[in-house]
Amino acid sequence: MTETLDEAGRKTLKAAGWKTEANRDAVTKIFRFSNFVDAFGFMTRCAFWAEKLNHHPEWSNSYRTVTVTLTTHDADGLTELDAKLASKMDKLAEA
Ligand SMILES: C[C@H](O)[C@H](O)[C@H]1CNC2=NC(N)=NC(=O)C2=N1
Repeated sequence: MTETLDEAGRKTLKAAGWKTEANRDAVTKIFRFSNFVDAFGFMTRCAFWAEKLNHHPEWSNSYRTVTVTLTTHDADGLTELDAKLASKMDKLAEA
């Protein structure tokens, strides 16, 4: 997976479920799990990877739903780090 341009010429990610935000260079995906423990387990596993990559999500959790927004604050937009973390999160959500 890599960064690509959408129809409007804005950076986005070519990966299932990640949608470009309307008003900023960021992508959001909503992950739904079977229950709260699975959702929180996913967040816990992601947290270790975020720390390892030194790249951190903006996210929220409500019961079994985790909403994740990725952007690179230092670059004020999407970078390869967002693509990397998105790919990792997609894999962790399946595990
Ligand atoms: C100092 C440290 O490297 C930076 O603040 C890192 C930490 N995690 C980060 N995470 C994200 N999403 N964007 C950043 O720009 C960022 N910067």
